[in-house]
Amino acid sequence: MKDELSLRRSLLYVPGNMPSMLQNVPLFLCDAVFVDLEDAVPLNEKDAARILVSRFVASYVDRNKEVFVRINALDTPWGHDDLRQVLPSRPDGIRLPKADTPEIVERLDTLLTEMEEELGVAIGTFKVIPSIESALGVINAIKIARCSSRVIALAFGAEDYTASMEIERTKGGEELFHARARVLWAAKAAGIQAIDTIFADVGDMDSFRHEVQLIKNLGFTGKSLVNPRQIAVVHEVFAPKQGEIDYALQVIEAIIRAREMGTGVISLDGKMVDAPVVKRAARMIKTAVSQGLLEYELDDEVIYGAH
Ligand SMILES: CC(C)(COP(=O)(O)OP(=O)(O)OC[C@H]1O[C@@H](n2cnc3c(N)ncnc32)[C@H](O)[C@@H]1OP(=O)(O)O)[C@@H](O)C(=O)NCCC(=O)NCCSC(=O)C[C@@](O)(CC(=O)O)C(=O)O
Ligand SMILES: [Mg+2]
Repeated sequence: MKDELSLRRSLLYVPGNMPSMLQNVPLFLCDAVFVDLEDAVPLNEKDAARILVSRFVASYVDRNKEVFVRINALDTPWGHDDLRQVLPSRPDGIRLPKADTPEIVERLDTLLTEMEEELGVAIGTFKVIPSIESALGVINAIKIARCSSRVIALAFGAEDYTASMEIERTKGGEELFHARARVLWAAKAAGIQAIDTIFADVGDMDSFRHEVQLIKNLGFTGKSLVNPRQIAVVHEVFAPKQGEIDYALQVIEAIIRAREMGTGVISLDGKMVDAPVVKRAARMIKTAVSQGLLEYELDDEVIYGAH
């Protein structure tokens, strides 16, 4: 898996035309920010926002989180200028909105390579997170996920997706089920991360928490956010619970015992433990370690020896 260890649970949008919001970015505890030049910025502020954002990114040198810039789509009057102006300030990458086809992402890849040559930085420095936000994007998701080694994650944008489908977005989210599944399959098949869409009602924390739990259970590795108050909820929901960590450790102990007995299957509290159970336990342990909740060195032999 590309870029496996980067934790990207909470990715906060910060409007690129709001200096008061940008100045607080270093204080937020999210894993990454999407500094936005697209839909949060009105048309008459696109040029000024581009300058503000490039100054902000260039000045944010002691970074404690990843910084992605969401540019305007490349087929708008602003997309190319956004790239030219912000890349010299060295963001970690670009979030590409309305990535409907692999060709659009390939075009961005070419432009990034040209800019990297111009700036004298290594080819591949700038990462890309394409946004799947339309029926066409959903259909092309797997090709988009695999079309460039810069693509480290697929993001889903439900606000534009529901607009493209000519439907309303509901709090239950039933209308998003197929699109979310397809984005997830594409990301998992490509070995990259999957980032769920924003939840716009920042006052309704109960429904937000419910949605975060849902998308975590489905397999998303993180969520785009619109408000700093949403960050802590994502981290709480995504943190492995003590009971889950303890059980994962018991599974590892059980499979070691099983191997000693010359078998790949064993019973733990009446439940079968076999290779896929061990893989899930290993994943839980790695997640706990990466979030500083556990110190443990996992032996790959234990995980893969089960085959
Ligand atoms: C939602 C709301 C208006 C609520 O305002 P409220 O005033 O009720 O917020 P409060 O909580 O009262 O703010 C308390 C304090 O936090 C500060 N503060 C708030 N938000 C902050 C923030 N984001 N960054 C830094 N600072 C922030 C604020 O300035 C105040 O600071 P201070 O005055 O000093 O106390 C506000 O949050 C906001 O503008 N959010 C960003 C909106 C945005 O970027 N939209 C575009 C991206 S989505 C999209 O495009 C959909 C998508 O494309 C893609 C996808 O899904 O991925 C699709 O198609 O689906
Ligand atoms: Mg959108």
